[in-house]
Amino acid sequence: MLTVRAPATSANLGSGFDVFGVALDRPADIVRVEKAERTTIEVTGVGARYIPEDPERNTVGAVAEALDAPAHIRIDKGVRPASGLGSSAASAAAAAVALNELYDRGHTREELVPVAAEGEAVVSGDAHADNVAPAILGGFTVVTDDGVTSVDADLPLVACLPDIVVSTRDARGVVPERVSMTDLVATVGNAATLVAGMARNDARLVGRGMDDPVVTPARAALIDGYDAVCEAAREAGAHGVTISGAGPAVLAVCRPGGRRDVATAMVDAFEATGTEAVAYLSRVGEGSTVYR
Ligand SMILES: Nc1ncnc2c1ncn2[C@@H]1O[C@H](COP(=O)(O)OP(=O)(O)O)[C@@H](O)[C@H]1O
Ligand SMILES: N[C@@H](CCOP(=O)(O)O)C(=O)O
Repeated sequence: MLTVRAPATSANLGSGFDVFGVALDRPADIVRVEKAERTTIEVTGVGARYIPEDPERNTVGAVAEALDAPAHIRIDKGVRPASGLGSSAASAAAAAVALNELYDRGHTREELVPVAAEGEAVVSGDAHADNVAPAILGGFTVVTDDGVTSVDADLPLVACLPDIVVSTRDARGVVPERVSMTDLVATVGNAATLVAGMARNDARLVGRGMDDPVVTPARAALIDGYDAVCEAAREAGAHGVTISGAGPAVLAVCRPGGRRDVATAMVDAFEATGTEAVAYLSRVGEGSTVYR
C-alpha cells in the first residue's frame, strides 16, 4: 500500500484564469492505493456523501484509467467538494503520484500534470490543469499548452470558505466568451505584475496583480456577499482579494503577521450576510507528498 497527501489549491488568482495556481499548506486529501484487478474507490471525510465512488465519475478513476493502473483507491477527503479549493484536483493529483509509484510507471511530476487533469475533465467538462499542477508540484504554477512552470513563492494567504456550494461546471458556464482589447491589455498587465510579485515574494505586487476585469465580475454574483467580503479583507489589511478557483472560497494575500485580522474580517462579513464561513490561515505550500 502507498499513501499520498495532496494539498488544496487556489486557481486563477484573478488575472490568470485557467493558467495560474498556488498550493496551500492546508487542508489536504489523503489517498491510499493498492494494486487490484479492477479499480474500486472508497471515499471518507469532508463531503464524502456528495462524491461518487463510481470510477467513471470520480476524478481518481480517470487517472487510474489514463495510467492503466487498476487499484483499490481509498480517499480521505480534507478538501470540501465544490469549494473552489481544488477538491476534485487534490484527489486526482494524489492518485496520479501514488499510482505512478505503485506501478513504477516512471513519469516525472511534470508529466503527471496532464494525466491528473484528465480527472478534472470528468467533473467540470474541461481538462484544466491549473489546480492539479500546484497540487502535484507545489508552489505557484503557470500552465499553458506547452507545459508547466513553477515558482517557489512564500506568501501569507487566507482562504475563506462560506457554507455554500458552487460547482465548477456551473461557474464555467458564466465566463464571457469574448473580451475587449481594453480588458485584454489590463489582464496581461495584471498577470505579468502577479508573476513578478511571486518571483520576488512581494505580497503587495501579487495583490495588485490579482485584479481581473473579465471572469471574476461575471462570477461574483454566484457568491452572496462577495463584494462585502472583499472590502472587509482589504480594510483589515489584505493586499489583494479574489475568488479562489471557481468559488465560493475567497482568497486573500496578506502582509506578514496580518492573516488573523483578515480571516476574522472575512468570516464576519460572510456571517453578516447570513452565511457561515471558515477561514484557513495558510501559506504557499508543498505539492504531493509520498508516504510508504
Ligand atoms: N475525488 C473527488 N473529490 C472531490 N470531488 C469529486 C471527486 N470526484 C468527483 N468529484 C465531484 O466533483 C465535484 C466537485 O468538483 P468541483 O466542482 O471542481 O469543485 P472543487 O472546486 O472543490 O474542485 C463534485 O460534484 C464531486 O462529486
Ligand atoms: N480555472 C478553473 C479553476 C477551478 O477551480 P476549482 O477549485 O473551483 O475547481 C475555473 O476557474 O473554472
